[in-house]
This record gives sequence, structure tokens and C-alpha cells, in this order.
Amino acid sequence: MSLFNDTAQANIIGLKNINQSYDGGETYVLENLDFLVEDKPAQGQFVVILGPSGSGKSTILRYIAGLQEPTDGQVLIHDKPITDAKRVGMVFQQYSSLPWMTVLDNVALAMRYQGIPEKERREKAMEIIERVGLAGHEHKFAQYPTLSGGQLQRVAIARSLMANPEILLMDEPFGALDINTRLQMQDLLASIWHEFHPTVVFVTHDISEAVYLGDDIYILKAPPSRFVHHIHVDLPFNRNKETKRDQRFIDLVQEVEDKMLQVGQME
Ligand SMILES: Nc1ncnc2c1ncn2[C@@H]1O[C@H](COP(=O)(O)OP(=O)(O)OP(=O)(O)O)[C@@H](O)[C@H]1O
Repeated sequence: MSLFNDTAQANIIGLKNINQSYDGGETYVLENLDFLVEDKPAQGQFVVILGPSGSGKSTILRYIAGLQEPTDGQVLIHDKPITDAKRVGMVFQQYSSLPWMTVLDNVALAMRYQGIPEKERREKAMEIIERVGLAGHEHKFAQYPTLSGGQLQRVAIARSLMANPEILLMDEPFGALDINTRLQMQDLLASIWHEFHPTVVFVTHDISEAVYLGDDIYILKAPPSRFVHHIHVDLPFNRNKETKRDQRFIDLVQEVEDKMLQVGQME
């Protein structure tokens, strides 16, 4: 039985029958992989991908961003072959800002190629800088240690939001942050998501983070990888610190952990 709802009217993301080899077909990182994300316009959704190290999570994000084509298979956005990934934003674990530019210039740059006048670009950039909690830092260079790791990830999120992405891809965005900053960033992301409601595809190794942020969690097995589990997160829409003490949250974390242990033992 498919893990995905293939009766959905329309999918915003469709990976179909994907095979990926990096050594000319001797071994496959991904084999017969499908990944469908239903289109929920004006509502968005938050999908989390978990899987062992090397199971192809970043590879999957690169397909959706249009940065890489699979060895075989189809990559569809809105049920059409991916042609233009302009409305796909991406945030990586490593800071993806330009360190020789200020925070304001980094954020405004995302709109430079859209033909929007500079004054308007800067005003819009300042709104988003304020939204991610960086007001007062806009004239600093986007580099460490002028800004902390958490602040640099705020810049990366602000940059990605500027383009008003329909799809936001996040590859372990909080993986390098200390625990307090990580928790703050999770709440920032959750509130931004409620406001902008893009479709987020989020990769993490942190199970508690996956359950806290996700609507749906998909788990990859080790290579040759494909998705082997789907867990729907039936927690309230608005989550906060209290949610993590809720018995349902604790049970879901346990369920995901059991499934991760199980995939670790799969051939
Ligand atoms: N361009 C490439 N050339 C060769 N091998 C690659 C390339 N990109 C990825 N791989 C290999 O494919 C496998 C999957 O890589 P990928 O980065 O997608 O996994 P991941 O699940 O994101 O890993 P991690 O959790 O460790 O970040 C790894 O074995 C990696 O070495």
C-alpha cells in the first residue's frame, strides 16, 4: 500500500519512481522512491523527512529545488515537470548568506531580479527583518561572529521569505545551533509558517523537532532508500511549550523513535 494519498486532486510536489546512482549504476542511493505532497492552497503544510545519515534526504531537497535531476524518474511541481524553481526557497544548515554584505542587503537582494524599485525592496526587507527578530542588526555584516549562529539562520530565513516562496525547503536549518537558540528558532519558524503558510519540506535528525513542527513525517530507510513509514502528527494546529508535555506528543516521539530504530535494522 502506498504511504501517499495518490487519490489527491493535485500535488504540489511529486517525485515518482526515482532512482539515484552516483557511481554509474553500481549502487543506488534511492530506489523506486515516491514522494507526494498534496497541494493545499492558502493553507500550506509542514512535511518532515527523517532517515539515517546518507539515506538521500539532501538529494531529495535538491531535486525539488531544481538543482539536480535524478538518474531516473520524474520530478513534478504542480503535476508538471519542474521547469522553473523561482518560488522555491531553501535554507541550509550552513549559513547561506553573503558575508560581505549587510543583513539588509542580503535580504533585499532576494528581490533584486524581480524589477522592484530599490526603496520598496528595502522597505519590504526591513519588514521581514523585523519579523524574524533582527531589527537593530540590519546594517551589520552577515558573518560570524558579528552575528551569532542563530542570528545568521534568521537572516537565511528572512532571505528565503522575501521571494514569497510557495515551497520552502529546509535542510537541518537548526542543526548547528545550541539548544536554547534551536528551541527559539522552532517557535519562530512555527509562527512564520502560520502567517505565510508555504509548503515546507524540512529535514532534521531531531525527532522531537520533527513532531513539534510537522503535520506529516516520512521516514526513509537506509540505501537503497525509499520511504517506509508515514506518521500523521495529530496534535493541535497551534503548538507551544505545553504541547511537549502532552501525552500525545510524548507517544508520537516514542512511535517515531521506534520506527527510526526499526529502519536502522532494515536491509
Ligand atoms: N554529488 C554527489 N556525488 C557522489 N555521491 C553523492 C553526491 N551527493 C550525495 N552523494 C552520496 O549520496 C548519499 C546520500 O547523500 P545525501 O546528502 O542526500 O544524504 P542525507 O540523507 O542528506 O545525509 P545526512 O543525513 O548525512 O546529511 C551519500 O552516500 C552521499 O555520499
